Amino acid sequence: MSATIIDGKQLAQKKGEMIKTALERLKTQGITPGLAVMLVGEDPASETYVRNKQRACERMGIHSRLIRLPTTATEQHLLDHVVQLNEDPHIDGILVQLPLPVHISTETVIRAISPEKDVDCFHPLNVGKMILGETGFLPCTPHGILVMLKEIGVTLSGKHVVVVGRSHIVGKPVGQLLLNEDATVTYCHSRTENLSSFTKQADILIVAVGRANLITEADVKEGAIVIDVGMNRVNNKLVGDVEFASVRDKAAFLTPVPGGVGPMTITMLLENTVYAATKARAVMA
Ligand SMILES: Nc1nc2c(c(=O)[nH]1)N[C@@H](CN(C=O)c1ccc(C(=O)N[C@@H](CCC(=O)O)C(=O)O)cc1)CN2
Ligand SMILES: [Mg+2]
Repeated sequence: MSATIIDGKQLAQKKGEMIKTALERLKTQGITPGLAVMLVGEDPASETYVRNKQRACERMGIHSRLIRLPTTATEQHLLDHVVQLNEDPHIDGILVQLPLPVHISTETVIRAISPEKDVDCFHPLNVGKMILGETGFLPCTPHGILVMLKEIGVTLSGKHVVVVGRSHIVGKPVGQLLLNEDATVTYCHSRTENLSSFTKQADILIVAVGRANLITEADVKEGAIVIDVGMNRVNNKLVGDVEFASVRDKAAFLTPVPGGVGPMTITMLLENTVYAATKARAVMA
């Protein structure tokens, strides 16, 4: 079998068109959504992601504001900015690019963001609502994965999803989102013994660990759907957590790196920003 490659770039563009329509509706009410991005330090990968978020906003006509702070910035300095942004009527969404320098508490900063402006869906209130299946923000990368799975037409109810990785950004929330879709979810992580015995059971395998080529064809069931969230630089080349060449011969569907889940993350962020602006400012028909 040769897997169908799920083109995240193309799907992100298609979703982008729908977001544009929502933005045009807001424009007729004189509303331009605003997104504030905070970047602390000079991590090159974070610089790229933040630049891409800003460019995506520009393309869409979303107002974006970048707040750059040096690595030496204090937690209080960051919190002062968050408080200002919480009160700024032109800003609908606030995100703090992660990771933060080690001397700053990520938890403290995220809790300071107004839940109504938390477009990353990292605030405990929004995480709780997401787990309960209540209407509200959905976390960007997990939501992007869900959109990809729906796009290929897979029935999620009753499927065995194995998530490898338990990060707050991807692993934990993606499992919860899929549980809400009635999938049977197994979480694996760095302490899991005999990882392969779990991954081989997966109808849908989601790998978000950050270890190049962790998953090879021997770890995958014939005909599985494999979603690779990994992003690793090996010899100056970006590769995922899944050994693409071997797994593509075994899986039914496979996401590439780059060009898979990554582009969906930014599109779902734009969707959350439009959602925040609509909720805060739009007059509903
Ligand atoms: N506040 C947040 N911090 C981080 C998040 C997040 O969702 N919110 N996720 C990641 C980084 N990230 C977005 O911030 C992100 C990572 C990768 C991509 C992407 O499009 N990747 C491309 C490749 C880009 C490259 O060449 O390096 C792809 O996969 O095709 C988008 C967003 C951690 N921090
Ligand atoms: Mg920290």
